[in-house]
Amino acid sequence: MKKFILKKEAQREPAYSIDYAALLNEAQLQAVMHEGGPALVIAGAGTGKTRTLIYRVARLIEAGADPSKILLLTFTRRAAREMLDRASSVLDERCRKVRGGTFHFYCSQLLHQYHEHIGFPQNFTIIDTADAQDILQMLRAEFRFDKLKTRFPKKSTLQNIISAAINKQLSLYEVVERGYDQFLNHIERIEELASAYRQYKEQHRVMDFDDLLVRTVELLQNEEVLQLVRGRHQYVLVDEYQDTNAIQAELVRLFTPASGKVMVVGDDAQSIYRFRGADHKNIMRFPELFEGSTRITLEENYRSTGNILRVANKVLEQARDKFEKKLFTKREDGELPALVKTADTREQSRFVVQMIMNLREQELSLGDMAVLFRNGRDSFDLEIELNRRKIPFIKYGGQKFSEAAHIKDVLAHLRVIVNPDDALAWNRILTLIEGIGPKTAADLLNWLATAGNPYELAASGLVSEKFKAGLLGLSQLLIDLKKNELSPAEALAQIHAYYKPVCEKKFDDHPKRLKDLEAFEAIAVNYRDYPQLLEELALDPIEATAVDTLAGREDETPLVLSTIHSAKGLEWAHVFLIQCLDGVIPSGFSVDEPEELDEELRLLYVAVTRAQDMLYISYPILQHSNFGDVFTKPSRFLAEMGESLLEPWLLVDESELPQTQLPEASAAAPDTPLQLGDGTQAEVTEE
Ligand SMILES: Nc1ncnc2c1ncn2[C@@H]1O[C@H](COP(=O)(O)OP(=O)(O)OP(=O)(O)O)[C@@H](O)[C@H]1O
Repeated sequence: MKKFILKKEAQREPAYSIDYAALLNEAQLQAVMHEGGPALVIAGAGTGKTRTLIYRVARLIEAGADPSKILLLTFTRRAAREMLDRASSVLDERCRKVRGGTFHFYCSQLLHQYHEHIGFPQNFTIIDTADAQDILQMLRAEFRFDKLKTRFPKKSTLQNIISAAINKQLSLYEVVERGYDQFLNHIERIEELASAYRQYKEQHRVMDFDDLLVRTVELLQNEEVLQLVRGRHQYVLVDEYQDTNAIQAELVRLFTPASGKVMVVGDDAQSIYRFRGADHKNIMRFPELFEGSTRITLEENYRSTGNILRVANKVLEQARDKFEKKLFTKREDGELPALVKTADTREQSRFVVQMIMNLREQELSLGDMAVLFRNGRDSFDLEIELNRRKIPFIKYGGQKFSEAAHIKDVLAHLRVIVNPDDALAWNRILTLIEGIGPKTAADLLNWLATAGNPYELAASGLVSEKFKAGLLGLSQLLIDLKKNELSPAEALAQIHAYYKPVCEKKFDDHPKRLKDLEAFEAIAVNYRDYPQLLEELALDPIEATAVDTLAGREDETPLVLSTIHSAKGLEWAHVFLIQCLDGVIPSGFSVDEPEELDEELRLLYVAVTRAQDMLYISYPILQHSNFGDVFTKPSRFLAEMGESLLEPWLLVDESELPQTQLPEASAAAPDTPLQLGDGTQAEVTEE
């Protein structure tokens, strides 16, 4: 046999259509062009982390990478979608073929695909935190732990303990000892319950969020599957690496191809998910996990004015445990961020609303502004004021749409179609029927476990006159849903019609809830089939107040109200940070623990660094509560910020001013005092 030696082809420099060097700074360019093995990009806030990832995706594709072999892991699916949209607009449609999503989403896809290796059926369903708590509650009662003489942890505590053990890779004993030592006497019972919970999930073919990660690590212990999975990745990119935990770090290691082409990007100072088991030191352990990794640091901030950055740096300076970064900007100093002391929460809301209206008068759109706060409840008063003024807003971080009882009721009907073993969903829909209580539901569940066709409920022989019509109605609905090849939107319309009378009986505010269901049908048009709808809603829940917007009802881009956690990665020209109080940020629970205090500082840092042009920090000095009025204290983190960093604003009520001092027109000059008028327009005047 003759041998013919094929010569190695000379490596040609790809001809790029994008002028990367002109669009990126030196460090960003280094990251985008990086060709070698593992790379860690440490990025400060607003230094173009997202931009770097977008251009890296485009650059890899331009250089010939197969887009479907690029894995982009992000913190939310929205983030992945937005990045790939932007990559497509700077390059072309090929960028949409990139595999993008969260760890949970990607793991779920792998588990469905390779389900037989972990002993689950392909159609397993995902349960959310509330479902997990319900199962624990049920088991707690089954074991009669609710009847003990000494207090046993509640369902939410049990769920927290079990989840913390998994995410922090500790034993249940260690978690209880460190955070819940009042329950140490019950440790054996807690262990028993955790094990029953595991069995329950296997038996009923459901997985909780933690299972998705843990089971994938387990799955990838199979060498054959590991090679197949690695083989589908030419490049692995991970955003927000500071919010990963040890299991996710292990997943990144398992996903990385033999070439070692993995790049993780993150900012240790923006690590704000400790309560979920994220470990901000994970990012610093990257070089240990990936030998010979390159480190690139992004320090030039493009987002904020010099004065905003100064406040951000002052916040970070106070953190005990941090990695040094020198953030700088070439932007001008801009105005000094405002420190606005208000008489009470009411006045704070009036200030924010009037200032927003004032800015809008100056041609700024509502979409350029955001109001941020520590907890979802901190904005309730403001929401009332915004509604009163008919200012459209969208709120991130409140209750999720798919977590509301009526939406869960509706979805449970689809869950039993996708996974007939999902006992929790069965229990939910059965007990919606008048006349069926827990006892009958339990009997029906027993029958269901061995039923030939679980949707033929009449065959159970458990049909009493009391609920016969209801049960047969449900049976007919399920048979129709199963038989007809309906789209998710059509299926929801059918369930809606069936559920309407139930909803009217069950909830006083049924008109609002039924409207939600209509909006839900409009959103469901975007989903392919039932499993996809259920999976995506579980993994990427829609924000409750986003529903109207998603259903296409708003004309103007709404104002964003957001918890700081949900504002991660976003930016606005003007940012209001309200309720900046001690006990709120830092939260009252964290003041005794230095590690927790650091986390609160990082949270404040995230809030401050969302602002591009102007930041307003406000706090009420008086708070009304059920127990009477209480004097408050501003956040301790503000104590070190003098007037050279934050400019105090004085609010003066228009009604208290003599007529002669009323300004003729509103002035844009931001100076003291700000007058609160009747709300039609705020007026900022110079002294
Ligand atoms: N090289 C650059 N030239 C001009 N503008 C840039 C450059 N890099 C980033 N920017 C701009 O700076 C802003 C912040 O960038 P980006 O959102 O990518 O930062 P980030 O690091 O992801 O921020 P954070 O982590 O704080 O959310 C954006 O408006 C972006 O367009």
